[in-house]
Amino acid sequence: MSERDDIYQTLPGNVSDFRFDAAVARVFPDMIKRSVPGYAETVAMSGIIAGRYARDNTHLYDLGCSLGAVTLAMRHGVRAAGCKIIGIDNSESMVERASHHIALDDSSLAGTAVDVELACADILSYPLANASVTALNYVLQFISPEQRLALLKQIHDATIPGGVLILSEKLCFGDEEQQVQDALHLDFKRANGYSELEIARKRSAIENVLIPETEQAHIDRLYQAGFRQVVRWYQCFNFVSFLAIK
Ligand SMILES: Nc1ncnc2c1ncn2[C@@H]1O[C@H](C[S@+](CC[C@H]([NH3+])C(=O)[O-])CC(=O)[O-])[C@@H](O)[C@H]1O
Ligand SMILES: O=C(O)C(=O)Cc1ccccc1
Repeated sequence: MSERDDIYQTLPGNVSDFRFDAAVARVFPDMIKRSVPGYAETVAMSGIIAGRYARDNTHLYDLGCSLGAVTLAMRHGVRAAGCKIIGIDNSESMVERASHHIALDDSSLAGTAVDVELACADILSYPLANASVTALNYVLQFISPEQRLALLKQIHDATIPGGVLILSEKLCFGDEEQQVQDALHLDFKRANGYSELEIARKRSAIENVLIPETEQAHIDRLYQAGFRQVVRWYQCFNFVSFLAIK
């Protein structure tokens, strides 16, 4: 089991910009479960989606894989033959820990396991090809807005006809809905044991790092990248997940 996220309890003085460093990697499963409403569902359903959309002899990509939760869900959901899942993250601490999770899974699945490869790399420059399913599970929000369309185009171009992108993101809204969604998200964090101080510090740490956009901005960009159909399959408060189909 992962350790409890107490990063913003114990941090002294000024809060610096959020980074996916060793301290975050250590507590990551606890942090994301207590911070992102619907996280467990989007991970579990990526396995179901992979089951439907993965094709024989193709790649599945988990871009910004962190500890490999989506990689493993997809591995357990894939029914097609000869697939390879490639998990990519540019945080060394994340990839190192992910490799342990994959190794544990390897030993429980033995010979039946779908191949998994991990890479410590920037997803903006990683060559993608022959993709039937790609996941960007709460990752695009950390990419600078000017680079988002180019990344989605690369994913689209690397995807086979009928293949999909799973895109999960934090949303922002017009003023009135923003107030409602913010209040509910705050309540979610409080209910999960975060103090007002921890919530305030985390908010300031992610302010310039996690840049949410509106649902419409995401839908428009997915079509602009070339996807022919976009389905919003899940939303919990201010976190959403789309399925974009080529
Ligand atoms: N340019 C980049 N290149 C590679 N990785 C990156 C980049 N930018 C950020 N990351 C990586 O994207 C991940 C975002 S967390 C994803 C959760 C996971 N998908 C999950 O389903 O458990 C989401 C969150 O913490 O809210 C981190 O591991 C970063 O190192
Ligand atoms: O949006 C928030 O308030 C978060 O805390 C999201 C988050 C979750 C995990 C790492 C960084 C940001």
